[in-house]
Parts: sequence; C-alpha cells; structure tokens
Amino acid sequence: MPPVLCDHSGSQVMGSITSMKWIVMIFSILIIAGQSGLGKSTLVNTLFKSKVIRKAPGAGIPKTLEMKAVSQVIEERGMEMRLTVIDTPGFGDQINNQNCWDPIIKYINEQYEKYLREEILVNRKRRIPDSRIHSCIYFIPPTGHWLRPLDLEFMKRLGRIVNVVPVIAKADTLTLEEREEFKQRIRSDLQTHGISVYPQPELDEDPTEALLNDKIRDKIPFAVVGTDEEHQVNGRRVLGRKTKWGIIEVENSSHCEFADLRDLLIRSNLQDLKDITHNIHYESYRVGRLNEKMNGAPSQLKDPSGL
Ligand SMILES: Nc1nc2c(ncn2[C@@H]2O[C@H](COP(=O)(O)OP(=O)(O)OP(=O)(O)O)[C@@H](O)[C@H]2O)c(=O)[nH]1
Repeated sequence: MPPVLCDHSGSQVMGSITSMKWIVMIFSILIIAGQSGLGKSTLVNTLFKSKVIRKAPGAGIPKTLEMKAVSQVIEERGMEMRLTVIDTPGFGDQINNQNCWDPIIKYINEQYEKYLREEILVNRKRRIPDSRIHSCIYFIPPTGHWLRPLDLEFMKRLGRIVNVVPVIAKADTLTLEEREEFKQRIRSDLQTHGISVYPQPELDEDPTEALLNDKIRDKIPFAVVGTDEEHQVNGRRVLGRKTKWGIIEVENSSHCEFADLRDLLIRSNLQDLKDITHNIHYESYRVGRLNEKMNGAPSQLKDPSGL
C-alpha cells in the first residue's frame, strides 16, 4: 500500500510538487479484528459497497491468511475520501489462543513508530506520511450469552492503543430481543472489566459532545450484517443477504446497524477518531518511546534511525 500523505488534522494530500496542483482529500484507516469466520472480510466488502476482495467463482470469500490492506476512493456526501481497511486473519482456530492479539498490536505500533521517526527529524516533511490506524472494529461472536475471556482480553489490550469499536457479528442470527439483551450484557461486561471502547466518556470535551456520544454508547456494540451481494427489492438495488424468508437489507436501519457503524467511522465521528488517535494514543506511544530512549540510550535520540 503506498504511504498516505497527510497532516494530522486528517486531510490527505495528493499530487506532485512539479505540477503544483494539490488536491486535499479526507482519509480514514481502519483495522478489522476477530475470530475466524465471523464475517470480517465480508464487512470490508460491504463497507466499500463493492467486491473489493475478489473471490474465485463459486469459492466464496477465502479465509484471510495474512494482513491485507484494501484502499479505495469512495464518495461521501459529494466529497472524495480514501478509505483504507486492513483485514486481519481470524483467530480462534488454535487450542491455545494466547497472544493472538500480538500481530495486530505490533502492526498498530509500527504505524506510530513510522510517524514518530518522521516527526522527530530535524528537517521533517511538511506533510508527514501517515498510516496510523484510526479505529479497530472488533467482531463479537453472536452467542447471545456473555463476552468470552478472549474477547475481554483482546479489547482490553487493544483499547489501550487504538479506538476500539465493538460490533456483534452476523446479527441476523439473533432476534431483536436477543440482540438487545446481548448488547446490555456486553456493555455491563465491559464496564465491570474496566474496558474502554470508543467513544470513551472520559474524553468527551463538552456536554454537547457527551450528549451526542451518549446516543452512540446506548447503541454500542452495533449489531451488524455483512454481504457482498446486491438484490432487487421493490425496484431498488440493495446490498442484502437473501434468505428463505426474505432479504436482509444491510443498509436498512430496521434490519441491522451497519449504517450506524459506517456513519460513525467515516462521517459523524471521523475527525474525533483521528483527534483521539493523534492526541491520546499516538501521544502516549510517543512519550513512552522517547522516555525509553532518554533513560536507556540518550545519544540515539539525536539519530532517529536509531529508534
Ligand atoms: N448469516 C451471516 N453470515 C455472514 C455474515 N457475514 C458473513 N457471513 C458469512 O460467513 C462466512 C465467513 O465470512 P468471512 O467474511 O470470510 O469471515 P472472516 O471473519 O473474514 O473469516 P477469516 O478469513 O477466517 O478470518 C461466509 O460464508 C459469509 O458469507 C452475516 O452478517 N450474517
């Protein structure tokens, strides 16, 4: 994936100096995590509203075996936006899933490290290439029971370094009542275990923002359904899952909360996700790394390549 050029306000800059023609473009970078088979790759396709991850005819969506970044320019409210989604291999296939979060944590920290190396250069670029992750969508299996110790541990660790947005996967397998009860149990589990997911109440800047974020917190985790198929419903082409009983329309808010998730990630809360990434998560990485270097090997600070 080519590096993304931007300032930390979130605008991506494309073009070349020779042409002296710069186009400012909004961008967003997400990572998708969760157990194998919960519909992560399908949701990537749903987000792009097109079959971005090609599948072999008749073979279904292949199992994700390595981290894969998919980047596309999409149109949002008449503006062009580059959306990059990093699909990760699902975990849960092993008897021992200990440390299954390590590759994702490593990937997220590597992006902070790249940014830091550029930022501390004496002659740094005006626009620092930025591939930092703005949010991590964590897939919860639709068991209808409680969060598993693995889910709790995963979200606890990830929540310290990135904005975690939990979702209930394959929500079409639960009734509306089951979804609501499951959501309440998940929220209470998260609270009991002190796990901080986005939007974090302690980061609300004013009462208006708190009010808006409370509405989101009441809905978290979003109950989502994914698909890469389009169907005809009352003369409209819709993204949906065809069942014997009808079509589950993924963008219809009475069927599932995919539209809420999409809205949060790339519209209503995009700037907030970026601000928290820069001001909280990256800042804590930066302070930690620079302290480490000062205490351990102060001379190397002058040489960023020594980081
Ligand atoms: N019922 C239902 N099935 C879904 C949904 N999303 C995906 N699926 C199906 O679940 C299966 C697995 O989907 P994938 O998208 O490959 O799952 P994954 O999480 O990427 O799997 P790994 O690559 O192994 O990590 C496919 O047959 C999908 O069609 C959903 O929202 N509801």
